[in-house]
Amino acid sequence: MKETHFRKIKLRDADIIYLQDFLSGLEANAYFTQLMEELKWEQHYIKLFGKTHAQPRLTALYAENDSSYTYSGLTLQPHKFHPLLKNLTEKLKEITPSPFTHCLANLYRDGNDSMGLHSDDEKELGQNPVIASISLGATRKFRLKHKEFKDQKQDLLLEHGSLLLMQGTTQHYWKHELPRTKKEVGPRINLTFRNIIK
Ligand SMILES: O=C(O)CCC(=O)C(=O)O
Ligand SMILES: [Fe+2]
Repeated sequence: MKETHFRKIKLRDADIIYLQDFLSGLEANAYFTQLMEELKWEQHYIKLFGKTHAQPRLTALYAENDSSYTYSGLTLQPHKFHPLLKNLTEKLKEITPSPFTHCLANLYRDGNDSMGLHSDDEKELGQNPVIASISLGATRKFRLKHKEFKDQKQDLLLEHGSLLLMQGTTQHYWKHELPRTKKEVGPRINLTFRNIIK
């Protein structure tokens, strides 16, 4: 049997598991190359205080149905699941019984690309959502901050081929972000699988 390295992240009010080797190195390389080429990467813009800003990353939304997904004031219309994303939902079944209808793909082109502090707590995700986040490419720092207890923080390095599972009350009590970095880093793809309840 394949040996998997599960790490339970010990944080109050959270249920977070990190699997360093969800994908083997070779599998992860293949997914990275193909997804980079084949996903329909789009630049989106957000309005902040009346000013329009390009999001500091590219995104693509995929789903098994045609429900749109709204997050940080932006409604995205999904493309039909790419076969490789479908494969990954099958592989996730070995880890969690949670169904996943949608995959939000993010491409961080370099260290200037980032994602601001937020929780994945949109109404259509329901209570205590399970979010399965797969990382490919450059290792980047992922930071968690408790909403109430400001001294409660945790940095995690998300590695090529890894899976981060956030479940239980995590989104209720914690925010997370992917900060920019001045380090020279290559591109990174992150895939967050979510279950959208209609
Ligand atoms: O890139 C990451 O690891 C985080 C992505 C994320 O938080 C999201 O898509 O909601
Ligand atoms: Fe998130």
